[in-house]
Amino acid sequence: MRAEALTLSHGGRPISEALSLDFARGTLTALVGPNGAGKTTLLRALHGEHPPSAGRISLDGEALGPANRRRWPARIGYMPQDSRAAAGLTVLETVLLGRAGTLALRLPDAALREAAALLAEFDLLDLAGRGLDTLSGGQRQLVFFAQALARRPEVLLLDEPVSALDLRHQQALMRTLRRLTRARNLISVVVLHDLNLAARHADRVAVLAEGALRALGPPAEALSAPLLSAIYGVGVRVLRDPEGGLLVQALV
Ligand SMILES: Nc1ncnc2c1ncn2[C@@H]1O[C@H](COP(=O)(O)OP(=O)(O)OP(=O)(O)O)[C@@H](O)[C@H]1O
Repeated sequence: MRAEALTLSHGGRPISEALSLDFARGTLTALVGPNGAGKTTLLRALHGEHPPSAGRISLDGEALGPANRRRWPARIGYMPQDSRAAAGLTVLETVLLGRAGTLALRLPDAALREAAALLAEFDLLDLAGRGLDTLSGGQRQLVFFAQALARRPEVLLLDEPVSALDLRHQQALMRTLRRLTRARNLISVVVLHDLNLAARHADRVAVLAEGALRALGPPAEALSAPLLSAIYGVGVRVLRDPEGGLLVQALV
């Protein structure tokens, strides 16, 4: 997936200009940067719901445009920041689901088995019969991650998918994401505020600030203390942990 010379705007005001970056298959890219940097806007543009005011987005050489905007999201598993709005269903599907109890929905056994395996992986099997609105924020976030995977997408665009998760589930989600990115050769882009999670799990980190790409590369290259201090406006120290990974600390 490729973004070339994108201008992204809100209400006619550009928030990103000349933004170019590539996302390769089998690669997990963490998109990091301060609040308001433009991460969500970029993800929504890649998903096809926020048309750029200039530039080009393409997947396997096919450019996103008016002709394919409606079918574009079919190849993508998208998880927005606000999981209350993340049902990923069309209006028609939502209405039809009102009859789910009486419709005798025909699902292939394999699809049910796959959904059950995803639920089991995230400790959700016991909750399968519960209403979504009765779940905790973190449980709901895991359900929507499972939903994004159940679509069997080629591209995963995840906007802060771990923001409501405890330590164990954060690691579980990121490990699963990394494993499936490799096993299914996915293009995975995940917005994270936790730079240590990005350092630990991502193949590459893209650092966005004020709409501009400030660094792109392996965590040890992209997450440099001077850059992070400059864009976040706090002192930052980057250390090597005993296993050779990175440890990013804000200085108080
Ligand atoms: N619907 C909108 N109308 C006008 N401005 C918007 C809109 N959505 C976002 N913006 C502005 O665009 C800029 C980028 O916002 P965006 O949500 O992409 O940032 P972000 O990096 O995802 O931030 P956060 O980490 O806080 O989620 C911000 O200045 C924001 O105020």
